[in-house]
Amino acid sequence: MGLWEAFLNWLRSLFFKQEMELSLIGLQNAGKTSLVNVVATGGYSEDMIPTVGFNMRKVTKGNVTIKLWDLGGQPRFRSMWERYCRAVSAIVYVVDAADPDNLSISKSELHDLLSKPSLSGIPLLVLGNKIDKPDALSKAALTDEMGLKLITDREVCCFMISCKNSTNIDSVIDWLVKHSKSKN
Ligand SMILES: Nc1nc2c(ncn2[C@@H]2O[C@H](COP(=O)(O)OP(=O)(O)OP(=O)(O)O)[C@@H](O)[C@H]2O)c(=O)[nH]1
Ligand SMILES: [Mg+2]
Repeated sequence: MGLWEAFLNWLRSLFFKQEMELSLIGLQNAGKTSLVNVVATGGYSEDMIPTVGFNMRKVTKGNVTIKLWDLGGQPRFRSMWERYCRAVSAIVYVVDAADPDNLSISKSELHDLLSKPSLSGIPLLVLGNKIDKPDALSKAALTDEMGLKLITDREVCCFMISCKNSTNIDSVIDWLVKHSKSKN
């Protein structure tokens, strides 16, 4: 980036605040609340309480304010996922990449959600979490197991991350910021 372009970007950032709203979806224990914590403060804890219903959190990154809906992943909360995805700029779907027993249910919940007409076209970011664990899947295997190639009606992106070690969290934030919208 040239000096002049960098200067213009800086000037733009002073006047044009960006904002975005997104929903964090995925089965219980996938690491959604851990991701919110690591994005917001960099903090990580093994001792997490399962999310009951949902939590809303606002995080500011540069000139972008991100409103995050962190939803509970237990079966009794899944029927409300769609409602919290309707108005968002992106759906972030978190998968435990080191838990092969839950992959097929995670896949079917994802494809179920995306089949809702109210959510058509909303960009999807799939995050394979817990890659610090030795038995975690590769990105290619996760893409395959989750049937991500079958999703052709929207933008789909996938990153492998670890909330525990903060691996690839910067790529996640970059992707989110790129998908924010101008406020004015
Ligand atoms: N090894 C490892 N464990 C993780 C990672 N991210 C989260 N965990 C652990 O996974 C467990 C569940 O994390 P949560 O963030 O509560 O999961 P959740 O998706 O919010 O779960 P619900 O709120 O029930 O839907 C916790 O014990 C976390 O410490 C990671 O990157 N690596
Ligand atoms: Mg949670």
